[in-house]
Amino acid sequence: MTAELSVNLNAVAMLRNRRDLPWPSVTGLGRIALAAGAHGLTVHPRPDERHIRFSDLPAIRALIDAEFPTAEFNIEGYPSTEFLALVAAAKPEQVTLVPDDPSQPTSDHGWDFERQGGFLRPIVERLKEQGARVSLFADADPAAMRAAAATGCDRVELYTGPYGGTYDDPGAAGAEIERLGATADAALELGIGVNAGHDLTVANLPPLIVRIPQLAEVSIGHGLTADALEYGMVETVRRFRRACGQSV
Ligand SMILES: CC(=O)[C@@H](O)[C@H](O)COP(=O)(O)O
Ligand SMILES: NCC(=O)COP(=O)(O)O
Repeated sequence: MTAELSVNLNAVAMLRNRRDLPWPSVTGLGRIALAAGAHGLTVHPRPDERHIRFSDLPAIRALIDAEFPTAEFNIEGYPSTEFLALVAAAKPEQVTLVPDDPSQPTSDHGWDFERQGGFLRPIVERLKEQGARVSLFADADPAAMRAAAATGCDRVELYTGPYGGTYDDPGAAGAEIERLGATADAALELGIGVNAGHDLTVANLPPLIVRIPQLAEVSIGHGLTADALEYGMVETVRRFRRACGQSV
């Protein structure tokens, strides 16, 4: 009962973009994450490059190829012409298609497979021909999994935002887990693998994995970056105090 962890670097990129300086380094933090045992790195480039820049993609590809050849690169996003060209160049091991509108602050829903399946099917086929595993962002809806399977996807990524939003309401969390679990059951029954992501944390992951023991991968950015700041703050303040000439 273990899921692979893919570290999403969008939040690191957003911090970097506050200045015209190269830190925090997206590839540098990616290297630390992979050296610590993460299975892969996830990025979600958006058309305005407000966090991940298009130029980050070849740099992450080169990092994985040179130093972590068994790691996986997962690129998420809406399959626009521009996105598909980025993916063709970066050759990720996994592509996760997300129905994002460029004006959305973050991803907040999965595909409508009944309505958008015809649009997705040839794109899924093309990406698979390029050698990528294809995952589709999906709401917790067991009845939608048959239409998801008809697209030819390898996996779905369950959108866990509503579950993450129940962090202060254990009763509501139970209902969300059950919906996610039933959707995973339906997907697995149809031969589709199951990933999950959005607002996952150290606290809410374990019960999810108990309900979905076959969960293949979770991609985590916001909560993981928040923890990295919190748990790295003590040593960092010490380093800066030393730089101030204090003996620590
Ligand atoms: C699909 C998904 O849930 C993530 O890719 C999420 O959109 C991360 O991107 P941001 O952290 O930039 O919102
Ligand atoms: N696919 C979800 C993802 O990559 C990270 O989402 P979040 O942890 O930043 O909410």
